[in-house]
Amino acid sequence: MDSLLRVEHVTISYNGKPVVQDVSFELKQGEILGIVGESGSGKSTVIKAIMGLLGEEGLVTEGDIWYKGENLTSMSEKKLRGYLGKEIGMVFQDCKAALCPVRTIGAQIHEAVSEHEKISRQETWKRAGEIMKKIGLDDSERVLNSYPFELSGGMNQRVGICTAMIMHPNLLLADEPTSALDVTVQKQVVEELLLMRKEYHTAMILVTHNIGVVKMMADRILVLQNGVVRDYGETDAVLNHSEDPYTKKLMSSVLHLKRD
Ligand SMILES: Nc1ncnc2c1ncn2[C@@H]1O[C@H](COP(=O)(O)OP(=O)(O)OP(=O)(O)O)[C@@H](O)[C@H]1O
Repeated sequence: MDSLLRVEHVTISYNGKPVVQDVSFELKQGEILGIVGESGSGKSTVIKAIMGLLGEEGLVTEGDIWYKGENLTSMSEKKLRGYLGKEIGMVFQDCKAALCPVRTIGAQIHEAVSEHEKISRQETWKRAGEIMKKIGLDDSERVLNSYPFELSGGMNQRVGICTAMIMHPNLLLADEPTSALDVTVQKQVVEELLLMRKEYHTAMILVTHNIGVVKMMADRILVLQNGVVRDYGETDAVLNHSEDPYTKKLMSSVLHLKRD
């Protein structure tokens, strides 16, 4: 099977200073890659580069990012914007920040879906309601009629996850999607994401500090330290059999949190 996404020897700089160096990985349809590493190691930068959202200061200075055979690093902004949302979905660490404060959740979800398909408001609400129920937002009518400030942080986070899922993207880029959620809801979201992969063959890149989530979801893991790849391989190999001292320390630091 051809790869859906191929990141080849990518170096990314902010203001001319490299923060991610020579990163390579690939993702086939339906595969999940977990990117782990301590704070500031460049995890978010890698997924921002895929989305073309590095901002004024950021630039891919070396390498290529291929999505379905097209080079995202040289694609026009207009074309890339057409991909974002429908083909490439995103869930951010802080979904509330990505929501407009003065418009209802329902209006914003409907606008996002309408950009890519002809759909009635009723149909959007029905689809959103079904997803919301599955990720623990039981009163979807209230949520859809609310403004972001009327919901809790965790509820806004699930709204973001719902907005990304409703379009069944080919590729989902998720930056700490569950970190703001309590453990029970985390589990529901993880299960829903796995179901989405099963039903729609969605490929995913999951950036997280939560090794438990990576263990449950990822097929492969990429370990970053100060922008450099320390490890890249099958989940079990990286989690349990890595030779790399940094990877070993990162994986064992999680085990130390366990209660005796
Ligand atoms: N807009 C920016 N301008 C300048 N430097 C930046 C910018 N965004 C990120 N950086 C720097 O790039 C490096 C990598 O940051 P990044 O956010 O990718 O790390 P991360 O691994 O996702 O961290 P965390 O786990 O804390 O979210 C850091 O040194 C950070 O300070």
